[in-house]
Amino acid sequence: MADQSTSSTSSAAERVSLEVHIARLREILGPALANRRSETLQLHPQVPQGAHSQGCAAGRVSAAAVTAPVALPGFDNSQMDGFAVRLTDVPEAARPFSLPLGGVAPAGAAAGELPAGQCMAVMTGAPIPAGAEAVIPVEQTTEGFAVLNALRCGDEVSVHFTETAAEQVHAGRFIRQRGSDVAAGETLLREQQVLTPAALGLLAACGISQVEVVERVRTLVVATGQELRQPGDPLRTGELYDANTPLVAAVCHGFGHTVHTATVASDEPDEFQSAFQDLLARHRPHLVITAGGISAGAFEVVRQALSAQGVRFGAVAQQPGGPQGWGLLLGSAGPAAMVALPGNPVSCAVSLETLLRPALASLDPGCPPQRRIWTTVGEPLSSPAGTRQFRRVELSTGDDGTPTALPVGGPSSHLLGHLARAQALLELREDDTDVPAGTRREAILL
Ligand SMILES: Nc1nc2c(c(=O)[nH]1)N[C@H]1C(S)=C(S)[C@@H](COP(=O)(O)OP(=O)(O)OC[C@H]3O[C@@H](n4cnc5c(N)ncnc54)[C@H](O)[C@@H]3O)O[C@H]1N2
Ligand code: MOO
Repeated sequence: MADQSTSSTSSAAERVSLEVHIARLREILGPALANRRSETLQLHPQVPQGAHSQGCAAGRVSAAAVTAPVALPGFDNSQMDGFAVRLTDVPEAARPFSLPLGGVAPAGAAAGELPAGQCMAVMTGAPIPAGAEAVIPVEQTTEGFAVLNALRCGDEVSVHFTETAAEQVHAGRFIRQRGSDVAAGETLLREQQVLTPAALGLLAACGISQVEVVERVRTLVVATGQELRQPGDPLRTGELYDANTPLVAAVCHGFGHTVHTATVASDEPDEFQSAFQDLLARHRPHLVITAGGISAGAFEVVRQALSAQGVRFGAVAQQPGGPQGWGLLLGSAGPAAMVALPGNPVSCAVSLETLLRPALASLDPGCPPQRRIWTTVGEPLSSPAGTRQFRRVELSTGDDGTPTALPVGGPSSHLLGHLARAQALLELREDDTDVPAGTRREAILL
């Protein structure tokens, strides 16, 4: 058990900036995230209606580069519904002209050769007949595709082109060339690239049905404190329902993680340690997030149990979310990053946004980064010197288009109702002691 008399977290001298703490988190997350395997997923698994697919590749991160097995487009094809022509059959001057209709280039099959001195109807996406050098859109003819009916009746028909057709035609006009999008052998996807909808579409267009992705980060969320109870349990004085487990789990789902949760409602370090080791063995997490039990009280179970395992505890110059713990747990399943968050629910939520998200997003392309906007502070605010304070705010659109940030309640870290109403966290800087209304400051969108 760690010596509690030496473990105060909040003296100004010990407090580090957010940036220093984010760097610490990166140091522990680096080896833990590198400890992930790769897995092969279908781009778009066919699942029975209503069933939830675990295996969808959307949003996942590639584990290996993928090169194009084919060119895109795979053949020269028409960009317009119109008529394929040879340039020698088109007058050089801008004047109307006619060409006998040699046929219709079929979709989904080779078009054959365009006879010299004729034109051939082509639809968008259909292969260009051999010998054709340009496509004239149907709008630049006088009868349009009505001529196709006559052709079907076996009549000999000509297509009458307007003078604009002659004026605008040139080699390659409205022909989408083979390989003009992607050349065969070109890199479609780099390693460590997010599978966006467009990336999935591109792989599918190249005939690829599955992709190798990095395993999701497996995160274990553990709420601590003997006062915690679960919904349905009756509450005795001093007890409360566990808000942190669902809150932290939801944020981690948003990070793209697979999440396991547990509540260890004990302030007895040995009991906590034993339950904690069982959870590690059962879930083999890459990341462990605990909530509570880390500040300066007499019963700080996480601090007491994990200090001996190399987890460090300190304070970040932010509010809420000052006390923080971090370390690398070295188990038989490989290194796991340990992040010990303060127990107050708002402190927990703020720490996830201001510290853990930036650290994760810098290492894992699958983790969405912080979203920041500029706002105008809507009313005068004060904040402690030397501390970066995050205030819960609602946003309304200001006259100049910049959102106005209006505080929802005060800065205290137990005000979860206010956090749930807020749309953003307004960032007050370390030297922002008195902030007049109208000041422009950044806010993190929730
Ligand atoms: N003497 C000092 N006291 C405190 C300091 C300090 O520096 N010196 N820091 C304060 C700050 S800031 C914070 S934040 C908290 C952090 O405390 P802990 O991480 O040890 O968290 P707990 O004491 O376990 O809990 C704090 C608070 O949150 C409630 N809680 C905890 N878990 C949950 C949960 N899962 N769901 C809902 N509510 C939860 C808990 O009941 C407490 O009310 O320490 C300050 N004190
Ligand atoms: O840092 Mo604590 O999170 O202010 O309440």
